[in-house]
Amino acid sequence: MAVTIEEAFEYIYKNTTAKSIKILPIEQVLGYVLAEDIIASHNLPPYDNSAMDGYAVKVEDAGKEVKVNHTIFAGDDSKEELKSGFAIKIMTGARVPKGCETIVPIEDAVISQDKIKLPKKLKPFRHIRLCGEDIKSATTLLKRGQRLQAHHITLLASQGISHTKVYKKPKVAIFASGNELKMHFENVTSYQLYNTNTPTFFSRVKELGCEVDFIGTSQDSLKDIQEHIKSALESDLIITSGGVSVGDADFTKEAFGAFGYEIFFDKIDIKPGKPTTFGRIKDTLILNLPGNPLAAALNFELFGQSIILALSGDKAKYINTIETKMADDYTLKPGRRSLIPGYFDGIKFIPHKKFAPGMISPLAASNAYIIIENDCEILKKDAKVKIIPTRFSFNSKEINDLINTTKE
Ligand SMILES: Nc1nc2c(c(=O)[nH]1)N[C@H]1C(S)=C(S)[C@@H](COP(=O)(O)OP(=O)(O)OC[C@H]3O[C@@H](n4cnc5c(N)ncnc54)[C@H](O)[C@@H]3O)O[C@H]1N2
Ligand code: MOO
Repeated sequence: MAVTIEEAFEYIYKNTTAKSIKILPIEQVLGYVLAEDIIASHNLPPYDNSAMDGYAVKVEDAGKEVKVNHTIFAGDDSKEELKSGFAIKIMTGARVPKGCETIVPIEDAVISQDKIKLPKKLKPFRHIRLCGEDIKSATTLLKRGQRLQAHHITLLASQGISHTKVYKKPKVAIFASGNELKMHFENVTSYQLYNTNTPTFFSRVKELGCEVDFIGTSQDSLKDIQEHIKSALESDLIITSGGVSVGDADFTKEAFGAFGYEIFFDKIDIKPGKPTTFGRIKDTLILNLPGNPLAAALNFELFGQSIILALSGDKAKYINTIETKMADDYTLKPGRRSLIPGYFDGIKFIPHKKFAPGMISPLAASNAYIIIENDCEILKKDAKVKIIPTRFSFNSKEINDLINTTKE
């Protein structure tokens, strides 16, 4: 019995957990998922400082001419104290002197030799960046399960954190099966074609932050598929393509069976991708995708990516959608829930004109896809539609409804 998309996700989330942790220097943590909370130990700014090149003055001196008796630069440990009737020249980022009430930017003061004339109105705390106004010591800066991107590394560096705990990257092994397949570095004859699925998954899995073993191409025989499985079993996840249908040369599931394959589901109510199979052998998860390249790639986006997100320890492990509008009417035959690739131009979603499960060209021309409910016959021009991007991951901490219907 085929499972629904929702049931398939339930099996994935129930059986997939984050891997063990390691400690890395922050120059190497980009793309890893944090395995500890980060608490601020430093205020930022660490001291009250000037936001302008200007003059530190007293508010009561507004409209007066005052004497400039000192200059403070950023990085100075000045002990100077400001008194009324005086101004201290100060540079952006310099610690404000004791007694300073406000800063007057250079361009607002009338300068004459060692004196300046101050504006008629002065407000306290103008152009002063207060200690801790950006980050207060003891606040939680980042939580465990946060995938680290450049601006998170900014936070780590601001606290003088040199090393941090992260989850190990998921280890993913990939191979395809098919007697007709050759690798791109081999010669093909007239009855053969290049294996495009393995390089596709290799690249996509890398983009998703995994370590990948490129195991290659297996012949359609139990023996050869089992050889490939043996080479892949130390991984966290094995992704295969091909050999999952009902043909006389479809041995994939049988080959895995010899290693004690516990199958969670072996069919999904989805088009394309019905034969998609998920299970595990001991601690290694297995995703068998169909051979048809577009079917395999779209099902990888939905299910492969979800397994990888859950394996990686990312708190935002649920695929999320972006709401946009249909560029034109789109009609389809009711039946199974369908995956439709297309292009989101920033304003509208344009379904790819011609695509079929065995094609590859719609993939590179698309940057998103939609899932349409089985009874949906038309999505009208300008109808709201939830797209799932493929060029970047858009995830959330809560599970989302990914399916589009005609009903508003
Ligand atoms: N009688 C039935 N036949 C088929 C059914 C069915 O329900 N009943 N399902 C069809 C569907 S849907 C799919 S999808 C395919 C899945 O079949 P397999 O997973 O066994 O895939 P293969 O037969 O090995 O290959 C299908 C197709 O894709 C090409 N292919 C395979 N691997 C690659 C690769 N790595 N790179 C490029 N192209 C690849 C292969 O040459 C075939 O043309 O079964 C249908 N049949
Ligand atoms: O379901 Mo198949 O996966 O149409 O190509």
